[in-house]
Amino acid sequence: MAWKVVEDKDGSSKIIISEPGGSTAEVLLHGGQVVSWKNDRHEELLFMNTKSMIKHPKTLLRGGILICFPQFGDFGPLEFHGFARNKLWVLDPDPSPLPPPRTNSSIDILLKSTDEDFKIWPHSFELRLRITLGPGKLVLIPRVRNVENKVFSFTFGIRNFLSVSDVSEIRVEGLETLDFLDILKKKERYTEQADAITFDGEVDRVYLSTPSKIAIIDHEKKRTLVLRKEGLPDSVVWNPWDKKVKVIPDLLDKEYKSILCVDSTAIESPITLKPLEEWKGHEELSGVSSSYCSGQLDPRQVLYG
Ligand SMILES: O=P(O)(O)OC[C@H]1O[C@@H](O)[C@H](O)[C@@H](O)[C@@H]1O
Repeated sequence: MAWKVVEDKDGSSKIIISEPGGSTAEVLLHGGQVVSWKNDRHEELLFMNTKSMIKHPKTLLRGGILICFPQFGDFGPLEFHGFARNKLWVLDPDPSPLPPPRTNSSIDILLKSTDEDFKIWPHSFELRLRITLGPGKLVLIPRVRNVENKVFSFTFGIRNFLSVSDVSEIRVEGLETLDFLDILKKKERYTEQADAITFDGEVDRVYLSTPSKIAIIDHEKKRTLVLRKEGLPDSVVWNPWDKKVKVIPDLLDKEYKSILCVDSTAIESPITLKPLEEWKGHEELSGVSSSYCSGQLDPRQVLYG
């Protein structure tokens, strides 16, 4: 198997996944959080805050990939982004069959509701996450099963902290002409007018009914990240910029430049599950090394080709 469990000095468990092409990923059972994804050239593709690594090894790792369940953001009465990101997950001893088949570089992790969770959100669930590392790509398949005898609904998000050279140089393509809720303006609804999303200030938006493919083009890194998704119709785009970053604990003032969150979410229409029903989402991130600067890569080819 191309993964191993490593015990950190503080007692937390980390799973290191590798694949024959040379890329690696690291997953913490605390929070079910992907904390690193490196390509075959050992370049980190996810942002992770340096402060938490150096100063407070046990506190919030702001970065990587987070699972927001049973609520995304403040779209509901629960704690911000839900409680799953603060819970201890386990390796799933008996993952139910799921196409595509597991590879040697797949892990399945599981979070089951506890009595403590029940006091906060009175529903019984099983939240599964398959993480598969492939050559140049990382695939996440979340599943939620209703294991009680009444219907429940939830919102969901895969928050991707992407590592970018400088957010003000990034173009996000695939969201143009779509409607979005602007979190910074009391969630008012607007229509995107720009032909690509670029950044010159704080952005916090929920783009609605987005396409299955979004490209994040980083000229300086000569890299395009392509996000493909299914079952997660909305896309959140977030960057705190220079003022908001100052009030976020664990982030250095300058770190906002290296962060771009483009998340796969289900927010506008919550997911509803009948007893014993299961919902499944799918996200694939792939890094395309590009010579876009010299015009050899047409971003439209990445998106539509
Ligand atoms: O700091 P957190 O809880 O990880 O969230 C980060 C940000 O996530 C965004 O989605 C929110 O709209 C912001 O308000 C928030 O600051």
